[in-house]
Amino acid sequence: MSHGWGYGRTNGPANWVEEFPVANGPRQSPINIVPNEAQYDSSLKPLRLKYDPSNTMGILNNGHSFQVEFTDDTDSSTLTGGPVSGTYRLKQFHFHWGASDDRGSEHTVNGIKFPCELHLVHWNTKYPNFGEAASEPDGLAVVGVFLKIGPANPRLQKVLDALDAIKAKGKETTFSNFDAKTLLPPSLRYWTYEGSLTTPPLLESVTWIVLKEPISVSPAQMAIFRKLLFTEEEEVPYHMVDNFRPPQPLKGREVRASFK
Ligand SMILES: NS(=O)(=O)c1ccc(NC(=O)CN2C(=O)C=CC2=O)cc1
Ligand SMILES: [Zn+2]
Repeated sequence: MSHGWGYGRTNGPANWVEEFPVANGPRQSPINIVPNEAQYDSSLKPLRLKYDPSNTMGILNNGHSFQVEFTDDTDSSTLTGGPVSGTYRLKQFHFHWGASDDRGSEHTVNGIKFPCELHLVHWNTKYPNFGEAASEPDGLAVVGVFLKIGPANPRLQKVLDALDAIKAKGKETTFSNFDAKTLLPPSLRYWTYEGSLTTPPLLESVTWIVLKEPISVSPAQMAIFRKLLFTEEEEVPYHMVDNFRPPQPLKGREVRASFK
C-alpha cells in the first residue's frame, strides 16, 4: 500500500495482506461465532475484571478509532480468571462501528452484525510491557462487548460527550476518572478463542473473550460516533465509519463457551 492502512477501497482489510502477510495466518480475528458449535467448557473460570477509574489517562483519535487510555504501571486495573492464567492489565478501550445501524461489529453471531463493538485491551504482566506482550501468543486478552440498538445508554454518554474535542485524527484530550466496568452488561458469560489483533499489525497474540450479552446504544448515540473523522484537521474530511474488519476463516480453531 502506498499510504498507511485504513478502511478505504485501496487501503482496507482486503489490502492489508500486502504489508502484513500474517493477515492470512492460522489465528486471525474477528470470526463469526456460531453458538451451537461452541463447546461448553466447565473448566472455564468466571471472568474477573477489576478497574480503577483513577487509572484513566485520556482519550485519543488515532485515525482508525478513538481510544480511552489507562495508566498500566500497576496491577490496579486487571483481568484475571476467565480463560487466562496470570494477570492482564487494562491498556485501552476502543470501538468499531458502521455507517448505518445494520453493520459495524467485527465479531458476528450466526452471521448477525451489530452496529458497534467495544474492545477492552489487556496485556499479560509476565511480559515487561504492552509492546513486548503484543508479539507473544499469550500476550494479550481483549474483551469484546456488542452494542445493540435500544434505549440510550447513559454509561456511554461521558465518552460520547468527549468526542467533540477529538474530531480529527491525532487529536487527544483530557479524560479522567472513568469506570470502564460501567460499560459491561450484567452477565459476564462469554465465548473465547485464540485470535489476533483485528487491525495491523494483526499480531496473533490475543485471547478473545466475547461477551454474549450486548449493551444498548441508541440511534442518536450511534450518530455521535459517526461524526468523528478518519482525517486530520487540514485534510478533506472523511467520516470515521465502517472501521471494522470482516470475519476471518476459523481454520480449525475451537470456540469455547463459559455457559451451557
Ligand atoms: N481491535 S483489537 O484487536 O482490539 C486491537 C487492539 C490493539 C491494537 N493496537 C494497539 O493497541 C497499538 N498500541 C500499542 O502497540 C501500544 C499502545 C497501543 O495502542 C490493535 C487492535
Ligand atoms: Zn478493536
